[in-house]
Amino acid sequence: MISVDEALSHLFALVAPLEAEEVPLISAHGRVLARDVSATRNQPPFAASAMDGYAVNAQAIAPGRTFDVIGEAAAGHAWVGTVGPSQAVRIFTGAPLPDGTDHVIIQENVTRTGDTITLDDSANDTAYVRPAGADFKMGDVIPAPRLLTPSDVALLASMNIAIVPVTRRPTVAIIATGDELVQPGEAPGPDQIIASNSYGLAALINQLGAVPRLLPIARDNRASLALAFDLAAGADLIVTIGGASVGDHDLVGDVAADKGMDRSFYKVAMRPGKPLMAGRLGTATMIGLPGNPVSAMVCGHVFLAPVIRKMLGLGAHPAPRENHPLAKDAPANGPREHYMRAHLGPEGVTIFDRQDSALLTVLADANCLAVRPINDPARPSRDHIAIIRL
Ligand SMILES: Nc1nc2c(c(=O)[nH]1)N[C@H]1C(S)=C(S)[C@@H](COP(=O)(O)OP(=O)(O)OC[C@H]3O[C@@H](n4cnc5c(N)ncnc54)[C@H](O)[C@@H]3O)O[C@H]1N2
Ligand code: MOO
Repeated sequence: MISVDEALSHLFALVAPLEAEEVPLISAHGRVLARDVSATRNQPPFAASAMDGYAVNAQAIAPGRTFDVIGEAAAGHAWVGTVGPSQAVRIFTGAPLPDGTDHVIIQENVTRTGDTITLDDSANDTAYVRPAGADFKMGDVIPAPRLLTPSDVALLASMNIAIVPVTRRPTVAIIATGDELVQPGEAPGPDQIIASNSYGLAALINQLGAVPRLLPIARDNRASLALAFDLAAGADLIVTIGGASVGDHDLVGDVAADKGMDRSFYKVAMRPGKPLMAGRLGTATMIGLPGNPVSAMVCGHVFLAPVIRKMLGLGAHPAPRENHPLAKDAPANGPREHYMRAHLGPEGVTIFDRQDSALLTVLADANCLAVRPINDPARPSRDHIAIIRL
């Protein structure tokens, strides 16, 4: 059996970043910027007032001074002309500063009588002027790759970048396998259960910025599995669930081989997730996940997520880990790296007692996976432990 790190390197070798495509700005959130983009203008494009008040020349300011108000500048309506030393222009937030002015006295600090203002003793020292290009200048770059946040979308808009180059979202075909499975909402027979992890994985895939394609459940026979692989044609990634172990009905590896899968590895020294397989199938990468619901989801976080991030152009990195103190003693670990459902709170990491890989309730209560290295000894509370956030 290979280690988790080795399995990840094999998986990274199977995938490459996808090509770029262009999307309208409104669809750019959550996408990965594929190329550097640069601002097509300065922002603000002119020195702008940051307050409502009166634009004057700073040299002329003194307590009790009076100024003639000779015009008005509002956002979108510049006052054109030159302001003299004893003159002022009524100005509003966002308006261009008229020539001859470099300071805005806020309206709270003046007394206005007709078209004359008189400065109070407290006339502000702060200029309340946003210099041209204070936010960004023409040619300033947003470097790729970058997972675009709502703030990035606002910045791109401000830079007047209406069409954004992003990495194409990978399509991920999901094949649940098993005679015992029915879809959520259907009526299961007495020996059947509901397909669950296909839906959990679809949600995870969506969250990662890829496009899940949920295929019909494949039954535990070669013809049905072969048909499912055919239906997956065109996907960038094919993810099967179940049928990966050593039982008589575990046919995924065989049928994938019949379909020409070039296997890269099978079985990883981890818990849960041991019977993981992966390889190249035509133009797609195939990842065969174990069927136990928690095993499939854990492999989703540990393997599928980093693979999808690499395809999106975000680099080849394992799921990020953090170190936190244990809130409770942890038992010794065995010969496989153990990803244990746990809860990280203000008091530290509490590893749950029940770790059977069929228990989705325990997974749903977890907000992290505590990672126990191979043969890690028992750990007392307050020892630090690595976690992966869920
Ligand atoms: N003799 C051995 N038996 C098993 C071994 C082993 O090493 N030797 N490994 C065990 C481990 S570890 C795992 S994990 C499972 C994985 O087996 P499969 O990948 O072949 O999964 P299945 O047998 O098809 O299913 C296991 C379990 O999960 C349920 N299941 C499957 N798909 C779904 C789904 N989409 N949604 C919800 N539940 C699903 C299925 O009904 C089974 O209960 O093998 C152990 N056995
Ligand atoms: O590896 Mo299985 O995935 O332990 O439940």
